[in-house]
Amino acid sequence: MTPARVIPLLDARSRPLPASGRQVPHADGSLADTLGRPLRDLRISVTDRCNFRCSYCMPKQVFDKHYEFLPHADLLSFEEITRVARAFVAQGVEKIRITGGEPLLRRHLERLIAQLAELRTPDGRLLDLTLTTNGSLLARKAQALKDAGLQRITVSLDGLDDAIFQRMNDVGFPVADVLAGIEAARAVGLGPIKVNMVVKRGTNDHEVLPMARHFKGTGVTLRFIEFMDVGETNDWRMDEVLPSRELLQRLQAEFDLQPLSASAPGETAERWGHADGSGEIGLISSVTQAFCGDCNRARLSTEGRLYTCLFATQGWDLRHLLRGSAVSDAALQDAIAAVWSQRGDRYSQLRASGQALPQGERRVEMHYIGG
Ligand SMILES: Nc1nc2c(ncn2[C@@H]2O[C@H](COP(=O)(O)OP(=O)(O)OP(=O)(O)O)[C@@H](O)[C@H]2O)c(=O)[nH]1
Ligand SMILES: C[S@@+](CC[C@H](N)C(=O)[O-])C[C@H]1O[C@@H](n2cnc3c(N)ncnc32)[C@H](O)[C@@H]1O
Ligand code: SF4
Ligand code: SF4
Repeated sequence: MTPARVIPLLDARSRPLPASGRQVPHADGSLADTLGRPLRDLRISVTDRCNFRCSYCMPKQVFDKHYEFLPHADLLSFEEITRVARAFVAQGVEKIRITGGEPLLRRHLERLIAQLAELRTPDGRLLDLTLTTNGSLLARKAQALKDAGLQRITVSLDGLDDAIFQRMNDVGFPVADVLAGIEAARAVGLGPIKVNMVVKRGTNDHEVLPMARHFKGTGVTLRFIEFMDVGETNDWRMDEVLPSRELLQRLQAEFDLQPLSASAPGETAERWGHADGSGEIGLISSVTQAFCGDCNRARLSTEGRLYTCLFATQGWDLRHLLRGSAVSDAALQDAIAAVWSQRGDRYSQLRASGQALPQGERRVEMHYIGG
């Protein structure tokens, strides 16, 4: 029996693309949204499927029982993704992150990487082309990804203790195989490597110090992410969030850490360096220290919807535009500019300051919109 789709991922009322209005440029002359934020970062979800069931993202009790994954025909093809990406790059995007779901589950992904690696900014620069993965297939795919033109990689790992990690991924996946994937990425020269650890108080917070010890001096940057209230299915509770300030105190009890300046405008992580020069760690504090103020990120979902916030309820249907009557590249760029120039999203900031949030509509899920 086909399970009922209880998660209305595809909001039937996708937003109609706005007519292009007056565009107020960013200080450097590029496209800006209503809060003056430029468009620099495009995150592309290439599949809504995943071989993990992380409790904070695709909880098993929901996703194994009640969820149908998107049919292949609904997914953007690599050619369509590349075309959309080219239009974004023409509008100011300098960084592209491939994500999902688990992006390495998408067949022949290296072909897409190769196409995206060909793109250049209007003034001829290479893009920052990267990918986020759970690491499960990385050991066998690292070389092909590197050969295709991927520059660097971020691997998610929520602990070093197998029992705790398996409690987080909920499919019994072992730590050693993710570490082997990280090692393979390093061996083929995919770098710098970052490791993302979502911290849930009471579940894996005792892994914070072992993880920090493990990666210190390895050249890998470990980043701790506060458990976020993204989507509607992860049963988020504030008492399971370990605020970054508290986490930092735990780290500082053992390590001599000094604040570092941001490496790029709009960076998600606050950087801290080991005083002895043995690397850095990052704190991503989306819950307790919102960073909407300089958020320059757009997201393209698996089936071609454009989202301007991770906590959005609706997206703009670019696939419809792409597959409709022959749309020109200029029209695609105009559509992106029209959406971005009307953007005013600042969900985390509003939540943190107790202001009213959009009510009554489902927020999209992380595995679909792309983390
Ligand atoms: N609230 C919020 N969280 C975000 C946003 N972007 C990223 N995150 C969170 O930060 C985590 C890390 O982001 P990454 O995918 O590694 O991207 P990044 O920080 O841009 O990566 P680098 O370019 O390597 O610094 C994500 O998994 C999310 O949990 C955002 O726009 N809003
Ligand atoms: C949605 S995953 C997609 C890529 C890949 N499957 C992975 O896990 O790396 C991207 C990132 O989002 C993070 N993430 C997912 N749900 C989250 C949540 N509720 N709070 C904070 N981060 C979350 C994951 O830890 C991961 O680093
Ligand atoms: S965080 Fe990544 S690995 Fe975990 S369920 Fe979500 S998409 Fe899969
Ligand atoms: S909550 Fe929305 S606007 Fe704020 S940083 Fe995240 S994606 Fe950007």
